[in-house]
Amino acid sequence: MSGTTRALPLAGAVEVRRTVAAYLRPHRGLSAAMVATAVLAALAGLVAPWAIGGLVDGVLAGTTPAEIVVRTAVVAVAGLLSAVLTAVSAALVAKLGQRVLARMREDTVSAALHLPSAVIERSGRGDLLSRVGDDVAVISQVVAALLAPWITALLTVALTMGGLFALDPWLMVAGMLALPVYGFSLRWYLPRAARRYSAERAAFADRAESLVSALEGLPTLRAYGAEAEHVGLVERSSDRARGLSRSVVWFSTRWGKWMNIAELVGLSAIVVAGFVLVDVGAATVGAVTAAALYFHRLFNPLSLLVASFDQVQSAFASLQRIVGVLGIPRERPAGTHDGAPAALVADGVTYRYPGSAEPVLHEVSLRIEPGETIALVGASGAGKSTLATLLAGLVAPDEGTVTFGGGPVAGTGAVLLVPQEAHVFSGPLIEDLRLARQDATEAEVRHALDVVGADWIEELPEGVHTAVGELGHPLGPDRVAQVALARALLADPAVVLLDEATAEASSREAGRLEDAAAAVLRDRAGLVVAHRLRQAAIADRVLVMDDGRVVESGAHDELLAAGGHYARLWEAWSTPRPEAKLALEG
Ligand SMILES: Nc1ncnc2c1ncn2[C@@H]1O[C@H](COP(=O)(O)OP(=O)(O)OP(=O)(O)O)[C@@H](O)[C@H]1O
Repeated sequence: MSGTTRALPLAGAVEVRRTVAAYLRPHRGLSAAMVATAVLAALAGLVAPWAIGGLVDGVLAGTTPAEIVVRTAVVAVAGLLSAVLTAVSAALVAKLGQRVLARMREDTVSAALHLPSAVIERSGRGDLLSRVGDDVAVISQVVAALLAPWITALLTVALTMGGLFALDPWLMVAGMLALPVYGFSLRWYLPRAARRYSAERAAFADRAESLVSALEGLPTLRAYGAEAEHVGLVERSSDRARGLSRSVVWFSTRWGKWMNIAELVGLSAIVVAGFVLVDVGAATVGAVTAAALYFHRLFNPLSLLVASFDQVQSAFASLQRIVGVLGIPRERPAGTHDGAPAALVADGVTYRYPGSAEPVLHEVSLRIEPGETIALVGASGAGKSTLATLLAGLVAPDEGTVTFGGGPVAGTGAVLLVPQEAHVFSGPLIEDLRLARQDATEAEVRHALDVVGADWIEELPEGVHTAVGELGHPLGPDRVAQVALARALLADPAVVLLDEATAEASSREAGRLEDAAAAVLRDRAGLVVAHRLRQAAIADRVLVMDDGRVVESGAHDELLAAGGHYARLWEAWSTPRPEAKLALEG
């Protein structure tokens, strides 16, 4: 299955920066306070080595005990101040990070829920699940554990280098001898790391995809006795993900070794250069002590930056994947189209289900004009439901086009499919209806239910607020169909496609549901996949499908007179069957 999928887009570094900046913009005050405290904390951290250097010089020059006490007090106060400011800045970073992350997480889930179905169809659900699940988790962990230490570490490194330069440029130059070692290790690491981390992420996505498809396709796998084969597939993708994770850990361990070497080189260079400078009288022992302490101060932040570089890079890769999802244009909810009357046109549409040998639709062309109602009829398996799915833009054709007003259907919100098997979600009935339009008032929801004849809501213990679905008040198939039709009314699309919305109905309820369908079709274009040919008789036009092709098209009377496929279907349908007779007599 993953062989036919195409990954969702990845955002570039510039797009990621722009998106993060946009998320930070509403928190300008908090961001400024966080940067100010972090800078002050790093500056306070510079005081202690400088004071200790002064102390060394003082002791060598035979200073007074009082001065030693004062300098020691300065070291203690600066240390305390630095600790307090670091804690405050970490708290501010955590607050800012969590706020931004919470917003981003909400937006990612919302973007995922509004992705055009054709995009999900192409990419497979595993990629999307891994982005809203794994990637958001990776970023949350990094924000919680590393964002504050990283900001402190970056500022500490920058300001300490400044302090080192102020003390003695030559000592800074000596310390910088460590840079080629850092540079070498980064040059070795970076190109390899990016590849490894993205391979690891992709393996996670693949594992999620194989697992989800195995669970979703369980009935099919059981039917064909192919469980073991699919378990093998899941095992192979898990093995690949595990193997890649292990090699990533081994790889970052090898890199860690170079950090210790770089520290050794830098500190040794400062000590040797300091010795020479003191010897020629160009520096004091105190200045060299302070420089060595400054350089030593870099160890922790540098090793933190290095040790967690992989996690931050991995979080950046996740951020690229999430911003990639945020950047996909959303599918506009049905009913939010611009409202200009336009035709829904299928032109030469051919479609084959993934893995099927033969197409189920062959060069189907049709046109639904504004306000026109078309009935689509044909034997079971003729391709009616498949055609409806393509007309709704939920699946892209292999050949040919489906357009609304000359443009693509997916993402316009102009065409709504009421599927054969409507679903009622667990929760208050009113919330289920508001899936169609979030801002629908209770009066509008009640009106929509009233129009589709759902008078049974009055019997529910809490009316439209009653919890329905699997965990609440159960609704039979006829009622579920009414809810689906009421949702369509609320969504108010330009074109509604009703896929046998009345097929579930018991005969007693059939008339009522047909009236409900007629109410949904009023004042808009529509296509009804009609099992009950009574609906075909009142449609403006009837299209007859046979074996994936449209074989007849015309008004009910014309097609009856023509004596072809439709006439035969009508004959079969309108001849009362024994069981229908019994039901009528009963
Ligand atoms: N997900 C799928 N994967 C593979 N083949 C499918 C899938 N769904 C439907 N088909 C096949 O495509 C063909 C057309 O099916 P479709 O459901 O579109 O027909 P239909 O005319 O709507 O039938 P019915 O009136 O029984 O609902 C059938 O042969 C069916 O077996």
